[in-house]
Amino acid sequence: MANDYDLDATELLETYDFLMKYIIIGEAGTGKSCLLHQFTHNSFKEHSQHTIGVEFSSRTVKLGEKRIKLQLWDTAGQERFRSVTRSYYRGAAGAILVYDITSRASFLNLSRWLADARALGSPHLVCVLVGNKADREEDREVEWAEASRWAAENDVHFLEASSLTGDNVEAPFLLCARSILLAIESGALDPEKAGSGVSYGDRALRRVNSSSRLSFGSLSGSRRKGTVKLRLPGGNKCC
Ligand SMILES: Nc1nc2c(ncn2[C@@H]2O[C@H](COP(=O)(O)OP(=O)(O)OP(=O)(O)O)[C@@H](O)[C@H]2O)c(=O)[nH]1
Repeated sequence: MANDYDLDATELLETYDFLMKYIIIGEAGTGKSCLLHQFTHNSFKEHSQHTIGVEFSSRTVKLGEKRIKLQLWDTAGQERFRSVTRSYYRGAAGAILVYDITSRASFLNLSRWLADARALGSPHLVCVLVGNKADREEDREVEWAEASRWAAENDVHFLEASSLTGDNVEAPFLLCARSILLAIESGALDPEKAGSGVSYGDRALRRVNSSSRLSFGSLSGSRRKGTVKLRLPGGNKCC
């Protein structure tokens, strides 16, 4: 499942500032594989089958001046794979927690998924809740406001997306990366610490070697008073 739609010369050389490990979790059938496929291939995955265990893919994104390689672990939602998939949670820096807005059951089980991710992932795990299948408004069983409340109570970011139309698909991945970068910048997360889920790429290391100090610079050109803003694709509902 290698990403090949936006490779450029620098990517072929694998130059990036940070490598971040993400897990994609949630109930079976919520659209995790389709979300990931839309993110890595820019197209809807037709006839998606249940994931067996885990599948790996990656994509390099740009946040301001930083190039970040995302290691993406798509996990099976089916209960019978739970012990296998949980072993991949270890040291994850980011978790994309997916439910289906047309399935109340997939929403009611979120606490369990989040608890597992927090227990096994990095101590600074950043979690983004995604209400997928937002294109199926007529079949909606979970209101945006209710999910937004749950996200606030559980200290996770939240947005709705559609893997089918591509709406808001990039946003959760970028939002997660931005939060992790902020944690690094503030000193709360040390990429050199084992289990952080983040490591320096060769691009960052080269900069360290040449200046003996890592500078994060501006992430988006709108950085004021210690806060960094990320411009996400238009129309994002997120908190
Ligand atoms: N309408 C609509 N259907 C979707 C969307 N995303 C996924 N689907 C459909 O939902 C079904 C399940 O999608 P998958 O991506 O395989 O689900 P999954 O969460 O990876 O499932 P497991 O691998 O079993 O955990 C498929 O029939 C998809 O076509 C979406 O955004 N909108």
